[in-house]
Amino acid sequence: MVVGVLALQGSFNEHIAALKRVGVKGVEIRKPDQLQSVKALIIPGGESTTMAKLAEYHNLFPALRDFVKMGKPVWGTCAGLIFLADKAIGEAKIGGQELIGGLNCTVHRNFFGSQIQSFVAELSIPEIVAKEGGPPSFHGVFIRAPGILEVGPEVEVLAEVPAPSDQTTKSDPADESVEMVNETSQEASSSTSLSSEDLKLSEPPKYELPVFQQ
Ligand SMILES: NC(=O)CC[C@H](N)C(=O)O
Repeated sequence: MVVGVLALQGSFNEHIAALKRVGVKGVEIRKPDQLQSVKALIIPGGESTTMAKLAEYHNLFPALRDFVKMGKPVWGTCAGLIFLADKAIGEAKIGGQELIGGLNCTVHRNFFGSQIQSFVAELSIPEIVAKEGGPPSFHGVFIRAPGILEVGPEVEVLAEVPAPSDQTTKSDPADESVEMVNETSQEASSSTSLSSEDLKLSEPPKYELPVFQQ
């Protein structure tokens, strides 16, 4: 099986390398017709406003929306998750940024704060361990990560983690948690307020410059 990886911006190389490690061929997707040759799609982490601008520039939104509507498997990591959400808040672009949609949830783009508040955390995802084995906890990396504030009834939540105690963007301050959905490769969460001390990344994230091939 060949899996497409949206390669406009962000960590697409890392996702292709991760696929290779499990014996799956990943191909870079930059043009609408390239989506026809793949059975599944990964939308990587990066910066969703930039990604949306590039997707618009390359006229990718209609083909991406069709792909999702056809029910083909789509994985969104971080900015990719934002892209797949039906609704995003905290958008950088006035009037909101364009989304693919299809995942019935509301995300806050930078729920956990700025880049310096990025962090790693161990996540327990029992359903995945039960199905696939592997270590009991998942090493999650949150880089200027979004939070999922609300999900629709058809969305299965795999892991839920406490939100930072000083988080003020949630609609119900009594609700101390934020749900994490569909972010199995790179994302996780933490519990208390975060400082630069919490930044325990062993190496800096690698971001690629966009490549334009017309
Ligand atoms: N690591 C990430 O993908 C960060 C996403 C970023 N918060 C955004 O708005 O796109």
